Amino acid sequence: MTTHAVIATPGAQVDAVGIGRDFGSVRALAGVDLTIAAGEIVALLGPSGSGKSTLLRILAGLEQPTTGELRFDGRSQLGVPPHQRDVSMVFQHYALYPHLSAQDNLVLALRYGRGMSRAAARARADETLRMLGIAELARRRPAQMSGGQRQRVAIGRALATRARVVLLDEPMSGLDAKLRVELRVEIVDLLRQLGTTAVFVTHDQAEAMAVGDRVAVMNQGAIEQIATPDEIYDLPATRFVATFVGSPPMNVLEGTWAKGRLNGPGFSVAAPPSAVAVGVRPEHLRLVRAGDSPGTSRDVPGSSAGPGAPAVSTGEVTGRPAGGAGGRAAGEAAGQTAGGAGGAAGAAGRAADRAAHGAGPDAPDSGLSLHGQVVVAERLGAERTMFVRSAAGMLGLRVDVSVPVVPDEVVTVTAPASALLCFGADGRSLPVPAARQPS
Ligand SMILES: Nc1ncnc2c1ncn2[C@@H]1O[C@H](COP(=O)(O)OP(=O)(O)OP(=O)(O)O)[C@@H](O)[C@H]1O
Repeated sequence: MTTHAVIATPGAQVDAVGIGRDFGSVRALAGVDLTIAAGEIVALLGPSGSGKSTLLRILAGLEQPTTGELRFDGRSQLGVPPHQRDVSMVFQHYALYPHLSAQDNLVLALRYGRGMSRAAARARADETLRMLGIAELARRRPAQMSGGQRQRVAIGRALATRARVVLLDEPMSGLDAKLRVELRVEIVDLLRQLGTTAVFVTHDQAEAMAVGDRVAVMNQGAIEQIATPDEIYDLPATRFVATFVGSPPMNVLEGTWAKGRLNGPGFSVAAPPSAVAVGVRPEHLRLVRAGDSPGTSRDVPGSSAGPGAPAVSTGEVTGRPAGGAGGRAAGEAAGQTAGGAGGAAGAAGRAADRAAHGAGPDAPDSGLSLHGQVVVAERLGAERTMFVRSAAGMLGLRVDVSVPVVPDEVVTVTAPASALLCFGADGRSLPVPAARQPS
């Protein structure tokens, strides 16, 4: 994309108040409140069927709400047909006229949507195609373009009209991963230059977090949380948000609260009353091997056995739980058959026994500590995602690629109290200390 000075059109403030929509017995939206500031980009993120498209279509005027009010800059939009709302829309499947060139697709929208003269519409169309770096496509018809080029033209058509609200419904879902990243950077850059208010629907969390000034996470027709990407990630309001956003998702361990602690299989952490589960992000978990000095999993390289070293480093933890009731219990908890490489029951059995029945070594600050067994690690760029099976469930960790991965190794996984987030029975997060701010 080339940078050109463009005339910004201030976006409209959008107020959706108590928007509900029923389709027969299906409640697609259950009282959505959403205020979007002028010029703000909000990403609507949620699983299939959560109501994202229905909300977007109501903003566009393509769908009427069953209940609620919708205002643009304070003016009610209920009953206002789509073409009289100051909105433009980008669909997943381009919706370009196949018999018209890129330029004429834009010209048509400007002439009939905006009542511009042919000359003015041409000038605006050419300016927009230049902004999107596709001036050379002006004379081509959609069939003569790649998918990415077609979608650029469709975005150009939506932006050319300088509508004060732009609605994008999964605009990049038909494109390959590399192109999606390129195009989303360009779209955000253009929307910011133009000052347009934008609502961007996606079920791709990375896209939502990259594009949105704020992200609205939807679930079952309601917005569970609307906040900046940092807040959504660091301080999720609900267990649903915590586990929907993040890859791998936040680890959530169930327990029973008593006397200031949440106790679960193999762990015990300090927790506020009414906690029923504790969550921790994969990057906050530390991997500790016997003989390691505790450090974050990213710090661990070099502190323990290197690649190719035997599974046993030092101390009492060996590779595979072996023999004895404890070893079997942990082996079963880990989906493994007890017995095998380690041979004697002894120390490995004791470590495995703790994994199955007791808390791990005391964490210095009442944080999390539990034993588990390495299952697998997946390479992801500069890091690996490692999965460790514990009595409390499968744990996902982010580790540096230089951390040796030894399948079946019994390890300890810890996290400081400051990295833990507790959830109540209603799925809501319980208050965290004021000192904990989003990164
Ligand atoms: N025209 C319709 N008639 C009946 N039910 C509908 C209609 N449109 C949507 N729904 C239902 O409303 C709910 C919300 O659908 P919606 O398309 O808004 O979800 P979504 O979050 O956009 O999903 P997706 O990501 O799959 O597009 C779903 O249960 C859907 O089946």
